[in-house]
Amino acid sequence: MNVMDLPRAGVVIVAAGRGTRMGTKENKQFLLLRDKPIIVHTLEVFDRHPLIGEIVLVTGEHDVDRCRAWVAEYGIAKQVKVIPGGAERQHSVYRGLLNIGADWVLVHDGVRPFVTSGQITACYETAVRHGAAILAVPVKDTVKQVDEAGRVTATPDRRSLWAVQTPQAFRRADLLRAHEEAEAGGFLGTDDAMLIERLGIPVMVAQGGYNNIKITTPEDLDFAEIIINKKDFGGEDKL
Ligand SMILES: Nc1ccn([C@@H]2O[C@H](COP(=O)(O)OP(=O)(O)OP(=O)(O)O)[C@@H](O)[C@H]2O)c(=O)n1
Ligand SMILES: C[C@](O)(CO)[C@H](O)COP(=O)(O)O
Repeated sequence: MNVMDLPRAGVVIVAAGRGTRMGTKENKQFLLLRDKPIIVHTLEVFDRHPLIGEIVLVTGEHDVDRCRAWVAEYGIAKQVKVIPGGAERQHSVYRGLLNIGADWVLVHDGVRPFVTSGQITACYETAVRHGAAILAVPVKDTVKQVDEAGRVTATPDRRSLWAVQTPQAFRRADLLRAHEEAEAGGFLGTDDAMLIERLGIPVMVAQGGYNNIKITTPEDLDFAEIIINKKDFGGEDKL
């Protein structure tokens, strides 16, 4: 399959979280990295990507205006629909989805600014081939299951463990149904693939990257400074 023949996809970028684990006064998605808000770095990667035709940015209701202003100020070329999100990530994604017209949709965390063009392509191409795809990387550490008393209860085989990232790519109709059924069943997932898995739809993994971090806690900002200074940052790799 020639990737340039793929249909143009929509992306929902979620940035309506409160960043409680980061603990900063300013929401983490708006902190500056090389003098630019993190969310703008993320938008730029999708703006440059030739297979992305629609961008919906979901943010806090009080942040909609400044996000719209940044889209103009930083010269994002594609049209970006900026809308308010919900109380949980899942609700924010759902609101975004309702604003996507394309048949295929990618969902991405606004606080993962280091995703590359190649990773976006790999995820999307895998989804079109197989129906649904996520980016992930094999875990490097040995992982233990631990009970509430702090006692180790199991050591899962590391070879089957992957740390999940975004983007995650789906048929828009599948993801809409997955969200509606999750809501009806009172199910809250930590990623969109979980909702798709509930429908029995197989989800394939495409290779993510260890630099595609989710900026979550203060030490992630130190990693982010290091990553941004690396030459290969910013989706400048090959499609
Ligand atoms: N109600 C929410 C919650 C989260 N997110 C977004 O989902 C992504 C991943 O969430 P996470 O890193 O957990 O962000 P927060 O919810 O902001 O962080 P915390 O859990 O520490 O409060 C972030 O881009 C965040 O802005 C969202 O759009 N709407
Ligand atoms: C989908 C996700 O990126 C998986 O790592 C996600 O946003 C998880 O959010 P969480 O709040 O860290 O569970």
